[in-house]
Amino acid sequence: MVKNPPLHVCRVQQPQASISRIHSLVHSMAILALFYYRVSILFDSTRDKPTLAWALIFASELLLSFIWLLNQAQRWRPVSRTAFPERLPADKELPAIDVFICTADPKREPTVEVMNTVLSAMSLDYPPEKLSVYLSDDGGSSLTLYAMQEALFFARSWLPFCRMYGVKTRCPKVYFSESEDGHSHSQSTEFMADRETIKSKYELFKDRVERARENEGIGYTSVTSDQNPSPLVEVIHVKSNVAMDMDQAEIPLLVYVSRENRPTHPHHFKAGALNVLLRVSGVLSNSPYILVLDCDMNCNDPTSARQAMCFLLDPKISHSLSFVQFPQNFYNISENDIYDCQLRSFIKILWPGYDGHRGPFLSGTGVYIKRKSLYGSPTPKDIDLIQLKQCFGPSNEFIASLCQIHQCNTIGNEDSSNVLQETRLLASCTYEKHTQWGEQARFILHCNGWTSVYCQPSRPAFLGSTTVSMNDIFIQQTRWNCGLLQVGFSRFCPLTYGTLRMSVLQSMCYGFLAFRSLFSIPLLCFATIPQLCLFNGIPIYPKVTDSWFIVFAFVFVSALCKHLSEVLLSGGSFRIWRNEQRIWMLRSVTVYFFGFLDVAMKWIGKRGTGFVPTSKVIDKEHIERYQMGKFDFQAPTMLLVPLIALVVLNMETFIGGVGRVIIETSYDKMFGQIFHTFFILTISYPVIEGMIQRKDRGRVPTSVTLLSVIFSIIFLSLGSVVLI
Ligand SMILES: O=c1ccn([C@@H]2O[C@H](COP(=O)(O)OP(=O)(O)O[C@H]3O[C@H](CO)[C@@H](O)[C@H](O)[C@H]3O)[C@@H](O)[C@H]2O)c(=O)[nH]1
Ligand SMILES: [Mn+2]
Repeated sequence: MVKNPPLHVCRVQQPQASISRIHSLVHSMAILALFYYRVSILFDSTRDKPTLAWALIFASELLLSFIWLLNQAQRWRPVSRTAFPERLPADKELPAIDVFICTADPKREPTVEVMNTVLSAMSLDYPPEKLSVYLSDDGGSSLTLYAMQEALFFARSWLPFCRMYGVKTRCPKVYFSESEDGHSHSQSTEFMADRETIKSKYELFKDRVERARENEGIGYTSVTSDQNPSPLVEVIHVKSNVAMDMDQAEIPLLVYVSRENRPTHPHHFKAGALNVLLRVSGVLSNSPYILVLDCDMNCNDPTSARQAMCFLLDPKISHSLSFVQFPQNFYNISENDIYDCQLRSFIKILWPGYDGHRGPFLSGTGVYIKRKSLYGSPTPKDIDLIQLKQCFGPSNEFIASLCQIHQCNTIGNEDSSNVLQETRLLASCTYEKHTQWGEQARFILHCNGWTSVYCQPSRPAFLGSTTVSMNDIFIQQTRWNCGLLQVGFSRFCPLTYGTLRMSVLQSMCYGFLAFRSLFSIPLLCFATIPQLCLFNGIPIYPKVTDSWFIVFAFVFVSALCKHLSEVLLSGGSFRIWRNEQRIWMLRSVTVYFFGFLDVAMKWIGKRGTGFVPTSKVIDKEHIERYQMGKFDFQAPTMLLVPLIALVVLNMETFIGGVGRVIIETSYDKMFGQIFHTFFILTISYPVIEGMIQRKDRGRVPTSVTLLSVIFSIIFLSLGSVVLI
């Protein structure tokens, strides 16, 4: 018997793994030496030192080292994978896929863009009768519903066109904005004529939706009334089993879902929307695999489904494989990506790193999930109907769908009214009451024995737009960090709940993610305490002539060099390294800190965590500044003041400190702190420039600068009194 060639290969990334291991070892020895120095001085009563400042700096070093340690796990065994879709079985043997797309707000998420995502998913290179596309609309907007009908109309031309010419870019907006598709047909006159026809159809589709938006009547009215906010599930297109009408058979099932949303019921934002889609699709198509997409993430490579199947169908790993995660790539990243919007470390380091320990975490978009894994462990125990209902709620239809998970239902016309009736129950806001829906954290799949893989093909499988304005980045990343830290402090803490159920290295990976916001505490200390001490002439680092100074210098240089080597090895440049250093520092004292505050506020019951979707509306001014690599300080005063005040504090203490060193000639004692403050000021140069030099609208507002100066002076005076 001829052995089938493998559907995919996996290899450990060398030399990254070796460099990381050696570095971890050497760096940890230097850290231990540093601790020894701190402890010996702290408990040496003959040494004159500001005990509070020393203790705070030492605590910060301990916390920073702890997060560093967690961080090493994801660098231990990075892997990369390649899939061979051409080796998959014939189309008729492929399993069905449900695509879930979420949208929430037609004002922040332009409907035409959302439809582009829908169209790109409908035209995936996969048997259309095995594809079902669901759109969840938390905005409940009649515009979205109308646009879906228009999108279906356009899809009837778009899909055959893509298939006929093997179009690679199946998101119409992107396709028509590119000059060529790199296809041999691109020269033929027939192709050019067809392309023009389709282009005008796309323009027509866009115009219709735009006009509907401008027309108040159909614009933002709700699909449900205030008196009757019941859910709406509308099957826009039914795929027919019998290919009587060719046109019908070639378009996937298309469903619009607007779940019930009452202010009195928690609706769990996107997670709640996905749960509703899971149930509704369960009784409609019940495909064994699910692709989850954000409305701003279009399918850039139509073969992604087939690539995912190379893993999901591989008998060697499929038993426990829960999902295949693709990276989140964005098309609107500028060359000098000042805010690190491309999330380089996530895409190039974290995900491959997690993949080396039984799999990456779920990002929430661009992921193919095995439906069964969302319903229990890979080796489920027998449970009876009553238990099933306690877990999954009262719907008999849905429970039945669980039982036949490997078999696909199709909705026929005769029973569609009953099934649709059931979908409304499943999309109601009370359905989850007294059930286990929405109770678990996202790494629970791995705790239950499931694994995942990370697939990063050279052509990005999904491409999205990301936010490139400082204000939106503040909102978005505060939300991320708050959510992650909440898991860290919940009963699902990866370091406790996780270590009992996963490997130590895997729990460390998740621990890093959950506790990353805690970077804010040591970094806030490092941004203030050495500076206060410098200003008051108190040393907290060894003298530059002392041999212990080498330990501190080594830890600093070794951390920077490791980061630089990672950036360069992953194809980055020196500039990316500098940007990432800067943004890490700025993030630590802003979004990580706000995320931490959000969790603290939630604890004391002051506010619930919300999910404000980022704005996907193109704002020319913000984009221009981002493209030019100029920081954009058009953000709320509340968010800017802490950052600006810290930079001002560093400027004040640097000037004061250097003045003192010159007068007292205490150069060797204070060198460490002078360098420390100087480094911060160099890294924060764009902030200083925004305060002092810039005149454009993106500069730091004068009111913010003034307020920051006042705060920094108060802090400097109080701090000097308390610490010294
Ligand atoms: O109540 C809500 C709020 C949001 N969304 C949808 O959630 C998606 C993500 O929202 P977006 O504003 O684009 O957030 P991002 O910060 O860009 O999303 C990232 O961060 C989210 C977690 O904060 C993840 O869920 C996403 O997958 C990930 O791309 C969008 O499709 C929204 O329409 C809902 O469906 N309901
Ligand atoms: Mn997004």
